[in-house]
Amino acid sequence: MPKFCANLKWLFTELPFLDRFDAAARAGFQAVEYASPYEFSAAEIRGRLRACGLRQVLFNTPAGGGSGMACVPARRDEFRDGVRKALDYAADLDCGLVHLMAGIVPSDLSRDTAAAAYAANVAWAADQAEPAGVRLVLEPINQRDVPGFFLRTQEEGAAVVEAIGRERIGLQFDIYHCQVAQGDVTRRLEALMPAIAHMQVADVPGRNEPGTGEIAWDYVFRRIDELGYAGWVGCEYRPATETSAGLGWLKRFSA
Ligand SMILES: O=C(O)C(=O)[C@H](O)CO
Ligand SMILES: [Mg+2]
Repeated sequence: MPKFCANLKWLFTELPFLDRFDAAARAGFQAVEYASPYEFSAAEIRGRLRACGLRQVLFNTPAGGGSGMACVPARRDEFRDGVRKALDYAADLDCGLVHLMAGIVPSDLSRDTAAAAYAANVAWAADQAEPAGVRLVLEPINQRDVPGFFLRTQEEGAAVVEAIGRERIGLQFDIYHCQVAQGDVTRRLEALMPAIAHMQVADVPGRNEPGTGEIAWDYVFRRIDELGYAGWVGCEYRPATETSAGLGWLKRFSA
């Protein structure tokens, strides 16, 4: 079964952020991910990781007050500063994956212009990340949750990965977003597996624990194993009640 890591933006929110590390370790997780470390110093977070014996798997580039800005030409300098900041944190936290957030296409910008800015920004960021030993990941997000988000489908994300090179950049395949936006999850996993560097899960439609909605997780997790996926799967869901009370599914599916 896949290796699951706790997303501390979504799980253990009953506690202040820094206390969620200990809660995750106590619940049996060996690794964590979350969107933003930037409200705390890297040293503070590193201390929590070490004290709890946890590994940092992934975090995002600064969201810039929204969902990122990689597709927005007017925010190029801010984007670049954000990438530099993220790479500094990644070095301090010994984190090998950073999610480069694409952003929302401004209403007065054509999609072609946004696409050109995105391609240039991702290529620049990959050049920065490579010597730092960090692999960037790109995540398509469904339009119902984030209307106007630039990267809409798994195939759009995979095409950028192939253009830049799989060794430098990978696809962040969030099964929740795939099911909402496109469906046909396992066929897409089969087709895109070589490009996938990270996965995330939540059930549909409620974005709660696996097993609370329409996805057949026994089948999906079995196929992920059969396809030889060796990366982490982030638990990026909203607990239906309280985090610990909802972790039963994990015992069923964990290696
Ligand atoms: O929205 C999502 O699914 C994500 O994974 C983004 O990175 C937000 O944290
Ligand atoms: Mg996600």
